[in-house]
Amino acid sequence: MPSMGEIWMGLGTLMGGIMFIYTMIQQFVPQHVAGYLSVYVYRIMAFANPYMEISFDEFTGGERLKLSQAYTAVEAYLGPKSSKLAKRLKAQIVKGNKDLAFSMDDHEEIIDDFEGVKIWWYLGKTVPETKSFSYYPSATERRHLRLQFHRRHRETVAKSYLQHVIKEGKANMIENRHIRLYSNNANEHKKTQWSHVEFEHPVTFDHLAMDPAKKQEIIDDLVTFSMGRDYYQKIGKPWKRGYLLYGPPGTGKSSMIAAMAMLLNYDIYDLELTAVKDNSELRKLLHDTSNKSITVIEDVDCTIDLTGKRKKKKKKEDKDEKKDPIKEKADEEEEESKMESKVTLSGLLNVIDGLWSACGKERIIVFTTNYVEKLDPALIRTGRRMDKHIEMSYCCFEGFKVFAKNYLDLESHELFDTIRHLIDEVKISPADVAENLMPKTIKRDPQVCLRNLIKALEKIKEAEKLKAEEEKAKKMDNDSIVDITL
Ligand SMILES: Nc1ncnc2c1ncn2[C@@H]1O[C@H](COP(=O)(O)OP(=O)(O)OP(=O)(O)O)[C@@H](O)[C@H]1O
Ligand SMILES: [Mg+2]
Repeated sequence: MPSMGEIWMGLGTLMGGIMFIYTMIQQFVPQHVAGYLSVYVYRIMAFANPYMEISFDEFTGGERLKLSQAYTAVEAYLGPKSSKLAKRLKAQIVKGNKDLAFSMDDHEEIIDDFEGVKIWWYLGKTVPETKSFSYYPSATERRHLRLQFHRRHRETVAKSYLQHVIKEGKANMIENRHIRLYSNNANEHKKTQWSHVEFEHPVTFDHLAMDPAKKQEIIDDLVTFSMGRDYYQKIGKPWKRGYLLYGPPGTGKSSMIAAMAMLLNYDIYDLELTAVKDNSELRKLLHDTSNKSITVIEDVDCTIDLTGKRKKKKKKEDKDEKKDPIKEKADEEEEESKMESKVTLSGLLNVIDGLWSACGKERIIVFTTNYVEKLDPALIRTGRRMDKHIEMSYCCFEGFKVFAKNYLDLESHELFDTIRHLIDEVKISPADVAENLMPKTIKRDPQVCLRNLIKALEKIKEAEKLKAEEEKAKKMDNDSIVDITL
């Protein structure tokens, strides 16, 4: 079977010959005859080259380049074929696999066969000219995959073959999928865009220390959502779900998001709102997220001026009062730095509603906050934007048992009872339990770790007791003042 390159060479020679003869004839015939002849010459050339081609570019878009989904699917389809058929291969170590992964090298060609139709695939590369010299490969290299086929197979290729390629490619992608963590950063045009790293967080729901019934409820909710394609279609609702995770620091909100991504095999888009210039940039960013993803806005109460209007109003009211000019300037600067990102609450709500109702499937959005009471009710209204509110709380005994099993391989121990009594009495975050249970020596003596935790719990208990006494005393003082004034 000749390669497409060889076919092109043959066709090139043939067409070169036709053009040569045509140019020679042109010199001896009148101009109108030459014009008449040219029509036939081009018809013969089209007949002599019966091959058609379709290209898939690696990136689409202008300034804001996006990896083309079609290209990625085709690449995934060709992957296994390339390792069998290509003569020049690129080898890579893929995380999570012990074997090397092979793919077609640049400017290499392979031939595919579909229902008896021969299709030639070629991987091309273009490097835009730059004035500066660099030893490193250019970051602006653009690849394209081109398929060529005989025009009599146009229908088969356009209708059946390409569908088959995309379907198989997507299936291969799911099989070899690695979770990606995207974050939004400013590019050279000062516009924020997504960049990603491979997500290798080891946490799963098994590692999460929390009430087992609550944990199971969340897992069931997520799994039901991910399998709900037909259901969402039937009820005519966009296939999306919003979660609000709230609770004190160190109670596992971020860990829970990682566990969600690991459970569902979804990418994470960690949206830093303060880096987003305005609402229109926010809209673009959210439109650029992919299906099967979790978009996360951490500490939503701190990253967006939810009470902007009220603050401005207050400022006006304060104007009449005399203020220290230095302090006033400092306050203004602080206010301005906060306003650098012009993303507003209504902008955020519009984007969420707009994006989710208009496009995209299988998308989750998660907000986290330490202060749920600070959030505007419009943002967290259940049934609309935030379907499920999850409280992440202080560590309970069941949570401690998860740590004891994971950190110390312990399912029971004589000190468990002491810990049960203490942990039910005091407020300790799972992060602090984890820190205290962590072995501090290579010997990893469980007894020592449990005792460390008991010490920490007793210390907290003592501090809480002191605080309660102080508050009681303060209250008694206040009451006695009231009595005197009465
Ligand atoms: N419920 C939990 N189960 C298991 N580990 C936890 C849990 N909560 C906290 N941890 C441990 O504490 C560390 C910090 O937790 P994490 O960042 O998830 O807390 P957070 O609630 O997001 O805190 P913050 O409000 O400060 O963002 C984690 O790396 C993990 O080791
Ligand atoms: Mg967090």
